[in-house]
Amino acid sequence: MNKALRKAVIAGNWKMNKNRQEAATLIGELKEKVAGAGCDVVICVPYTNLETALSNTNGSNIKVGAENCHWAKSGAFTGEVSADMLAEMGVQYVIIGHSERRQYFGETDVTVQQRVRAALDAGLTVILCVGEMLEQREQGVTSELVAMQTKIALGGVSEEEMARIIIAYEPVWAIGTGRTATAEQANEVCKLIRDTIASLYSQKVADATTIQYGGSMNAGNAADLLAQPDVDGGLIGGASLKAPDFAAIVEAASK
Ligand SMILES: O=C(CO)COP(=O)(O)O
Repeated sequence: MNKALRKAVIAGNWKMNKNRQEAATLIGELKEKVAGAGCDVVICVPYTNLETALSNTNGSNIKVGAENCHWAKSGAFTGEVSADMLAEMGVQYVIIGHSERRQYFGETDVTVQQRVRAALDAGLTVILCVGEMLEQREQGVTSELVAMQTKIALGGVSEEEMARIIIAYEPVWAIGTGRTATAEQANEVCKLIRDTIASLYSQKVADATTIQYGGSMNAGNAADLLAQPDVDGGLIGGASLKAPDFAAIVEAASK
């Protein structure tokens, strides 16, 4: 309905992939292919590739993000990286609350909320991930769960700050499995997230918020998913590691 109010955002999540040479090669290929994109293009890369990504995308329309950040500004947190450190480098985006962080690294809704706060304070744009596990979908609790994840993560986020929040609906059962949610399933939950934002803020804020789908999105299914009224973009894992595949999704979002 109000899709025209929002800019589509296609973001790649490289996860723990690509050494520096591979990163430079991929970005080189991608830059040419997405130069005329009619949507925002972001690549979220491992910390070790941030410098390469920032220098190699300089002057292009590709923006750079990290895959996580800590909630503290600095301190005794071995192995962690703060939002301020990312912002100082020139990083503009950060993924927070990815299901792999929740599943394998003990991330909770509370720590997700704290990381969102730190990222916003540092001036970053957040790609906040929410989504249900297969058992939760089978138990019929998807709506309650996703609404709760969204509400807790946005606790303390002001209406003005919502302009720097992107939400990615990523059903855990669709991530890296080749099993994509149907366009209708994706839209249903993206709409639920939008309604949750409307209840927390206003319909105007909800209509202006970009909500992505993520989970086995590829060149073949992107157009169908992105045509849905409440799906404003994609968070892409596997298909973001190959320039032609990622570029094809960017093209689908540009129409
Ligand atoms: O987790 C994802 C993006 O954050 C999705 O990964 P895949 O596209 O590989 O399923």
